Amino acid sequence: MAAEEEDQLQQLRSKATELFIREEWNASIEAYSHFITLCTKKLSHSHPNQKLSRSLCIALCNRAEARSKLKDFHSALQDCDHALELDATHLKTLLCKGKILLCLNRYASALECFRTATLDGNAESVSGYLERCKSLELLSKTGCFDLSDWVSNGFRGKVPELAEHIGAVEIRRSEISGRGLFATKNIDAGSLILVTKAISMERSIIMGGVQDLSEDAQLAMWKNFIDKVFEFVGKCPRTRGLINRLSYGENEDQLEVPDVCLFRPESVEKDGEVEVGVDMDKLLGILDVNSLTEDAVSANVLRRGNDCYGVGLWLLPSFINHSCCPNARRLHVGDYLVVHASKDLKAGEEVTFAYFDPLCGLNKRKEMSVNWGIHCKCKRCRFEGEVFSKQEIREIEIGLERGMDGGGVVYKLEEQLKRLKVRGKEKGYLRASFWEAYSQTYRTERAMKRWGRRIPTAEVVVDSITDVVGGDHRLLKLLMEELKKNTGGVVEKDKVFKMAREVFGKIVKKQAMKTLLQLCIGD
Ligand SMILES: C[S@@+](CC[C@H](N)C(=O)[O-])C[C@H]1O[C@@H](n2cnc3c(N)ncnc32)[C@H](O)[C@@H]1O
Repeated sequence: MAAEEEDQLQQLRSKATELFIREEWNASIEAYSHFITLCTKKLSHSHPNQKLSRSLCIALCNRAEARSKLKDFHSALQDCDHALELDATHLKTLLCKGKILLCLNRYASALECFRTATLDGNAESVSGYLERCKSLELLSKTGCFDLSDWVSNGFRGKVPELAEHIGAVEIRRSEISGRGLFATKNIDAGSLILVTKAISMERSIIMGGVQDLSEDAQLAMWKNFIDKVFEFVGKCPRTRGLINRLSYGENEDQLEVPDVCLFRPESVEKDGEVEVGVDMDKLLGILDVNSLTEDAVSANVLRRGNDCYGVGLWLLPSFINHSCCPNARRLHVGDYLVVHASKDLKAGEEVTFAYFDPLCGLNKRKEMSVNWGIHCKCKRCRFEGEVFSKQEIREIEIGLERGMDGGGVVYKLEEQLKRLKVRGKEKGYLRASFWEAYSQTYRTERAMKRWGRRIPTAEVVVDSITDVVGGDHRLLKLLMEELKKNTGGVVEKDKVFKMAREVFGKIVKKQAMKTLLQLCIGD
């Protein structure tokens, strides 16, 4: 190599390394790219040159690291693979690749990478990663998450590391709308259905509730979120391909039904698959239809103090349709969304959660469903559509709106239920719709003195509402209050724990569940 060329390469390499050390990622990527191009050209025109080949390997490895800092994992992995073609045992590249694969929740591939890294006698420096991969892979397969320690410590410390997990579900055509997620086996209440990390999230700190977040702040948050998703999608063809399969709110019934396996982090699109682009308009439609917020009543944020409000996009949960009688709930743990059954599900049954509060009346639910652009035709909505057209029920609803005392509303409603011979689940639908009145009554001593003997007990009402909407934290709270009042008499502790499983899922052991109940439900 001419001395002049060597000088140029040397200078480029030093510049790139300096920028890399200063953590100026974009500039270092640019400098390394220049170096890599020159180096590659040189190597293709000269005899094998070990020194140059080694420099190229290091440059590719450093560019991979810089790219991964900018979350450009796809290109970073390509750099790692290129570097490993030059030196299959290059430790720094193996570690870099392994860490990227871990970030992408590709535990088995990461494990393979770290194992290769141990072959050159680096077992000690890699052992921590090996253990982490093994335990995450096991968690991902079994779904046996246990957040007991974190919960028992009052959510102090880092949010525990979760892993991607897809339970016994598949995507199928749904009678509700378009595609939906369906159980392939019986799933017990409380069992996990999905655990998955947001492809992007944006959070704001709020002092009170979400209502304290100004419209401007919400808009800014939404804009940042869209920018983040757009940037990420631009960098990652796999995510682009998966996002492209989500509904954008039109022609849902004609959209393809993807195989659930595509959403496993280890799955890579088949070779030769046409590269898809996502245009801004379609992406906005997709985000509008599928993004979830952390504040929904149907969701619980497992963290002490709800001082954070976030919006995010989770891919596979985007196939879950809404129902006013949901059978699943979602919890937010860090950037992970944990979906569990809130009722027992039969194989073949569609998994649904509530996009908005199911413990309110038909008209309120209709109002809220407009924001989601849906016109819900579930059994409950159809039944209530008929019942709410009856004069007697409308009068009770109007009474409640005008501030009639809760006990009076409950008494009148129960009388009408008897008169109209409403039974079973249908009774539960209406009680869920008038939940506010029931809850007010059971909680007020005066109301209970006046109406207590003439209305069903809180336990009976909680049972009948749970039967239709599944476990809910407000029902659980009322049940706990009844348990306290009756000092274990009527409401049994086991019943409270059963409902707690439906509300929070089986992610904590019994002792930690007590703490969780105190922190999230208790006063
Ligand atoms: C998050 S996606 C759910 C999956 C969607 N069905 C699909 O095929 O991709 C939300 C969209 O599903 C439809 N949807 C969900 N629940 C519904 C319901 N109860 N009634 C009518 N449409 C519903 C609406 O079009 C809504 O915009």
